[in-house]
Amino acid sequence: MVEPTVSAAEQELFGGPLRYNTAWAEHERARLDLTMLSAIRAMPRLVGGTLRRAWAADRPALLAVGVSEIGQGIAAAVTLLAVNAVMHAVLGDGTPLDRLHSALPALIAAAAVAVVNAGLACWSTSRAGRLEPLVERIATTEYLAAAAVVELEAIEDPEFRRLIDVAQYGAASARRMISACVAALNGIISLIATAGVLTVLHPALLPMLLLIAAPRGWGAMRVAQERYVSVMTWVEHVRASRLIGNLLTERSAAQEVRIHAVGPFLLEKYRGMAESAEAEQKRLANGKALTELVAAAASGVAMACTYGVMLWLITAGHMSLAVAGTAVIAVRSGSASLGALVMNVNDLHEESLYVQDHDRFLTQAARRAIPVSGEQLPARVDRVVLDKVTYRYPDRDAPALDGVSLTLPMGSVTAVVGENGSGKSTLMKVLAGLLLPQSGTVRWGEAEVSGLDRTQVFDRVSLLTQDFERWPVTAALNIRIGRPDREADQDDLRPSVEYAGASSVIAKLPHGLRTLLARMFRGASELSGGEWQKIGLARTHWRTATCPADSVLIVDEPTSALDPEAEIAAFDSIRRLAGPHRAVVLVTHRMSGVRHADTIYVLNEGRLTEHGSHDELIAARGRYAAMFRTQAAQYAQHTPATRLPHPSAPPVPDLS
Ligand SMILES: Nc1ncnc2c1ncn2[C@@H]1O[C@H](COP(=O)(O)OP(=O)(O)OP(=O)(O)O)[C@@H](O)[C@H]1O
Repeated sequence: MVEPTVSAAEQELFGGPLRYNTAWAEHERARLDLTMLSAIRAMPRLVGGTLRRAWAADRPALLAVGVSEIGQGIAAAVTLLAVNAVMHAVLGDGTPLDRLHSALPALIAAAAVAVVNAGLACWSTSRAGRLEPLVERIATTEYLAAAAVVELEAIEDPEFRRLIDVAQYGAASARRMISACVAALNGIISLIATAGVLTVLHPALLPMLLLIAAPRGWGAMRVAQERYVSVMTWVEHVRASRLIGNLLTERSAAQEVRIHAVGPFLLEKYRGMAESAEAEQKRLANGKALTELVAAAASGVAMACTYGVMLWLITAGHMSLAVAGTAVIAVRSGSASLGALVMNVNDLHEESLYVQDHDRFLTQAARRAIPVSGEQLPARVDRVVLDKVTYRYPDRDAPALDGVSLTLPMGSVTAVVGENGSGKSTLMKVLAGLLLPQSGTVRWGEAEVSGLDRTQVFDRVSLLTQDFERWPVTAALNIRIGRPDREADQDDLRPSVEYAGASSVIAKLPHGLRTLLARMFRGASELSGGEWQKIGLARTHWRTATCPADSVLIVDEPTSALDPEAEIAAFDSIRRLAGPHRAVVLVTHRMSGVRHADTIYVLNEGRLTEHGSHDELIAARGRYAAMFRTQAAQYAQHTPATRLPHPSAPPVPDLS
């Protein structure tokens, strides 16, 4: 396989080819070539998987399809036998009228069989059509359910992400496998019928029939494999092109697309990437045409040999003219149905490659899933303790957290401050149980998180991050989704709305809490960043208010979109959430918000370098004191009485 050229657009936007390299593709193709036979051997398992899904989805429909396809196969055999009888009658002795007379019963039988066949085909089509969406739904649900419960670490692992990407094709393939299975079953039964009739007519005809079909089988298989390797190699490229396309239409990018003229720029890159994808399509089409030409030529030679053998059999007196007539029809219909069968099996094979990815994803996702069992977490734990916790991201050399120890007593407010990239968010993920440390322990009371039922840990954690999800649902559900399994009406949510200071936000909405907050839908409303933050705070309140056991509230940069007054109010509100059975952890750059915390920890390059109260840390004159002084000075500078310092002018290019 020739390495496709990297378009200038791809190079410029992504720094290189967004394709799995040919080494991967070669390996994959070698594996595919080697396993052409093993693919066929694996087929029963994959077909079995699809049938299992179909069986689970609609048993009567599956049985109906099976019965009607077997019926159609039998009809094909009866038709051929009727043709044979007609041939014998027509080529036999007697006047033309006598011969037509004796052919009449067989002709009537053939017509009746054709009517039954049409009825069976209709029945099969309707039942298969009913099964297909059900199977796709089951496969999609399996895929989504598995993806939703894997460890966060797996979601951030690029290899696993790729598997998530490729496995998404599996559900549609599982759907298509139903019709491919039906067609293959139909083909097999018709072929058995034709082969039986042919063997009765003359034993030499069956191997000839196989010779005619073999090259087409080879060709179809090869084309399918080329296509599969191409899809797998280009999967990231396709995703990137889609991403660029989406950027041009998305609301979030709309302003820069227009003002910075990013639109024409990206459009040109989109065109460049599309052109390189088209070149790949052209290469595939050429390869397909060549393979099909070779297969058709070989099949034609086999067909010529078959007719040659039949001619010889007739001239040598080994075959009557009537039999030869039936044989010609049988060979033609047999080779057509064998050709169709080869295509169907090939479709099955191609779809099964994608279903295999889907199954591989399910297996790996199950291996990387958050364990569902474990020790029970007691309702009262008194404190949560991190002890010498170290965490390193798989693609990084340096640990993001290095020997971090801290204690969060219930009823306390703890702040974690540190510069960008110091490890604050990672620490919160470890604390929430989303990441498990490579060394050290996280304990809820005496129980270690790694041995606990993690769903119970998650149940005790409330999370409010700066990029919290803005769910495209109603305002009420945006709050209730903090604990979605808990039913709540508007009155139940009212305290959370009031607590977050969101009453005025809700009052402005056309349908109050029932207003849909998703601009992409007609009649929906949108909120400003600060208003959304209040909704997020209300959600957090709802979650904490509905947890009677000891819990931890993690607040990560909660006030970035708030104006100074709202920021002070928000910090106050968050502090009020601390209670005897709740520990609050606050991560923020805004030093004004942390000074009232019981304990402040300073994180630097993954290590805790200082801790104490605000006054203790100021007195210690360390990193915290320096950060605090810098921010205090910035606040002072930004008072209206002070003028902003004039930045030095940037160099201006000479346009002359
Ligand atoms: N998913 C990830 N994969 C690899 N490295 C990561 C990942 N997330 C964070 N890092 C790295 O880990 C280190 C700590 O990141 P983290 O996000 O915890 O810092 P932070 O203190 O929250 O930063 P900020 O204040 O900018 O949000 C950084 O060097 C960052 O580049």
